[in-house]
Amino acid sequence: MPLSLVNPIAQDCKMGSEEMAEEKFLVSVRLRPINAKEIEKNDPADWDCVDGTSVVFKPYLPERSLYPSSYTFDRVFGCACDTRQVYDEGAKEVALSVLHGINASIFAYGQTSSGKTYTMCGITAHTVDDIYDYIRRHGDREYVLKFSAIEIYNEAVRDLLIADSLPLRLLDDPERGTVVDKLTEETLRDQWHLNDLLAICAAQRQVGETSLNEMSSRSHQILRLTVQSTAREFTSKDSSSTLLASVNFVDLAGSERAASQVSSASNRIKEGCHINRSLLTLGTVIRKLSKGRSGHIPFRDSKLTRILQPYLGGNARTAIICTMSPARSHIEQSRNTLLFASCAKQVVTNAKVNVMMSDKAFMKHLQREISRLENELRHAGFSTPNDHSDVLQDKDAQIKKMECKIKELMLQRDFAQSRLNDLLQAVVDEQSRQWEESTQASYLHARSNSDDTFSISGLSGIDYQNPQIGNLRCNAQVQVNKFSYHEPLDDQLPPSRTISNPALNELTLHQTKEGIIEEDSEEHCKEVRCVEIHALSDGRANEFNPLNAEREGLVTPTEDTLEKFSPQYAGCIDCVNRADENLNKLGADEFSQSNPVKKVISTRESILTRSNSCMASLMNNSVFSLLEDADQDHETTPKFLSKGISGMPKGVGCRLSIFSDWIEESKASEKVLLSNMAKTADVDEIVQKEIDANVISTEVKNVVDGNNEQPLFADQETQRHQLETIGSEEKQKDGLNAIPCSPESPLQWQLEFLRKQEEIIQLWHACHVSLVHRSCFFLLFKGDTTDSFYMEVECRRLSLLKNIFSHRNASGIVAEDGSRLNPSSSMRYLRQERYRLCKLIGKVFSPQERESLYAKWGISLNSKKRRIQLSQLMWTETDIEHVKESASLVAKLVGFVEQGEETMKEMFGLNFAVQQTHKRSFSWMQW
Ligand SMILES: Nc1ncnc2c1ncn2[C@@H]1O[C@H](COP(=O)(O)OP(=O)(O)OP(=O)(O)O)[C@@H](O)[C@H]1O
Repeated sequence: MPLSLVNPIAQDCKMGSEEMAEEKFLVSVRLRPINAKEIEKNDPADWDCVDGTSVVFKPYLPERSLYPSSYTFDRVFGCACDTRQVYDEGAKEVALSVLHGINASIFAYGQTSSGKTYTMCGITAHTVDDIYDYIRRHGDREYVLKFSAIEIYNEAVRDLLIADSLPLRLLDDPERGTVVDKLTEETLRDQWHLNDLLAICAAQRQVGETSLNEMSSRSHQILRLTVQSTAREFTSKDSSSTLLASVNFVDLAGSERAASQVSSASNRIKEGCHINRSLLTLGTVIRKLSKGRSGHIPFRDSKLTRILQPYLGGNARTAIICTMSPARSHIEQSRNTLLFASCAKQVVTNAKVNVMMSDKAFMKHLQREISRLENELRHAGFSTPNDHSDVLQDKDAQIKKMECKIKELMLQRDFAQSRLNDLLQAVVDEQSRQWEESTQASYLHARSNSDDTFSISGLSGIDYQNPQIGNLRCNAQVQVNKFSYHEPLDDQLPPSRTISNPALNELTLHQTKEGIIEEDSEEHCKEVRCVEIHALSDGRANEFNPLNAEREGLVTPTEDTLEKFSPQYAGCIDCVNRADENLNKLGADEFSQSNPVKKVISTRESILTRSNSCMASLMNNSVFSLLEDADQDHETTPKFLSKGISGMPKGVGCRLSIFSDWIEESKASEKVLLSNMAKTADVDEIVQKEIDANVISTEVKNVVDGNNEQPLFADQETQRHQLETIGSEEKQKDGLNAIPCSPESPLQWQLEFLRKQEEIIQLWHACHVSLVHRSCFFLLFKGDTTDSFYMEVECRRLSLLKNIFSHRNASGIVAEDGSRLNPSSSMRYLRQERYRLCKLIGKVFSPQERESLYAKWGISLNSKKRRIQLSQLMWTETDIEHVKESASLVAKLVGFVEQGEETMKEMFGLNFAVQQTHKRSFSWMQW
């Protein structure tokens, strides 16, 4: 009669099977008696078995020892226990499960010479005896026993029933799992037959002499006895009583310590490696199984575990007998064995009674199963509404629970966020405070050193003291968007004045008897970066103190501001807010007519609105001569710039001076540019783009709109005059060109500076700007907070230039000398400049210096035209290191030797500052 399955291990997937309760491995430990060699070596027995379940380490262990002194298992067998007892108590029940259709495995695990083979031989024999005894006693069933045997030697599978077996392959069968291909399976005639086969296996097995065991098993041996039993009564009618199961007797090769301790023979070492590796995998599998079946279990990492996979914690009952020597010399291996046993103790099996069926019986079984499921389904159908409502209620409860949890988590998150914000704010406040302190200190220092009515602080804050209108402090740095001043007590003067300047943002004049502004304007609060009010004139006005102001009811700080800012800063903010309304009341003209500060404003306005001029000067070597010419015009040069300013840092002075030069010169070149642009075909588009991008001045728009009909090559003075006129008209309008450079803190500014610097370098590159200009600019503006404005100006005008250059129909810019600047001409200028620098290399540097320079710049000393090569290399890259090197080299060539920032500033101060003659001399421009 055909049976549905042959492999009992896989039968549960198709056959009816009766599940047993989960159970764990049956783990026992057997101590062998100490052997002759160990006695000879006076190797004491450190282990003992007590109370049948514990094995103890006899020597004293300190309390904090890493190792336990006692291990407990299902059973432990001392030296005096014979194998029968071990079998009876540690293997029999599991082994004989095979008679009831349950797969079983008996493992012997332990170090070499610990008695595995000794134990397994006895257990196998006792099991065979008992099985045949059982068969004999159960004549109501017909038993068919089959036997197969393999060994895994050096990771090769051999058939132990065949002499000189070739290695066998392992196959993955979808139904039966891993099977050994072409493995002999003997159907046993009787017990004697089996005993013969067992003897053959023992004879076939690989053994070798090691230092610990004369007959050491060098392979893992798996003997499999398959028992099929069928109830004799129902054999012809119902095969459901056919049970099929296997029992495996697994005698593992012994784990070994260092090869030297086992054997020095090379084949023993190789065997030992294979043995230890496969045992390691077995240990890993057992360890992972002991933690459950989730996750990857590396059964396939060794042939041993691959073959035994179905029996390791699957559909099989398993007993493991861990053998160990009690000798002290094996303590390490003994502990490892006990550790393995401890893990194995946790592995859960899920054995089933494997019932074989004929096809007919199997069909019947399936039909029964189907009807059972249908019944269940019907039953489920009736109970659906209730079940569903229960489930829904459960789900609702879960959802509510989760919602509560989410709310709680969100609250926690918000709290954490607010804490974080507070901390960040505290950091920012601290930075602002330090910055303001340093600014004020710098300012006061400058003021104390100044004999003049004007002084410029370290951050370019300009204080103006006017006997008529009082004290004015203009923070000339771009960070400051508002100008404010205090008037001394003078009832004849209007209480406060405000000038709204579209380009410069706003200039605020404050006048109260207390020297504090009373109006408030929240709108501009955010714009305020730094406003300081100082009573300088005669001491009648108090130094502004927001706390005083608050006390006197002049400043009403809100809770927010008080929380958010330090009192001093908050006071400033309030003060400025109050100022804003006053500012709007005061006309620019009124102010400009009577107040020299207008010059400052006008200057700044010019800077802000005409910064896109001077482009031509960027493009050729005459950049500084243009500036110099522009400087000759004193009419529009602010006095505070054109006169020597006592106490003013030279670097600052030079910057302002440069700045004023740019302004003046820009008026001319911008006009030319605008006129020129107006004649290009797509000029509307260009200008509109620039206006949209807020980078072109309002004057540009006016020119393009036809509001200015200046000739293309109008002389510089006329242009300047006209631009001034335009500029004054534009003052009342909202400035399109306010340059938003207001670094809120030094840290922010540093980041912004680096970004701007990078942008400018790229633009220089794109516009083929003069190398001298680039070097000068790069070395001068190194990230002071006062640099922000200059960086912005440079950036904007380069952007404009780049846009013009990139426009295919734009005819470029007309330089002062009438030459036209476009991409090709600028490149020509650049070539000429490189040629001049090339000549200077020969003049400025000694041969030795040149050689080291060539080496530094990667120019072969054997190559020709090295100077030309060097001049061609400068400023060809945009990375900052290259730029630094290039700027430094150009500076040296033109005589501007970098000796630290201060020195450089000083030099620039000397060169740029308009002292007596208003004549600058750029030593490095005279080449
Ligand atoms: N419980 C025991 N009582 C008496 N002798 C034992 C006992 N256990 C082992 N022996 C003896 O110790 C020696 C080594 O035993 P065995 O070969 O079974 O060790 P093993 O663990 O299989 O070693 P290997 O892993 O090297 O094959 C044998 O001579 C064996 O007779």
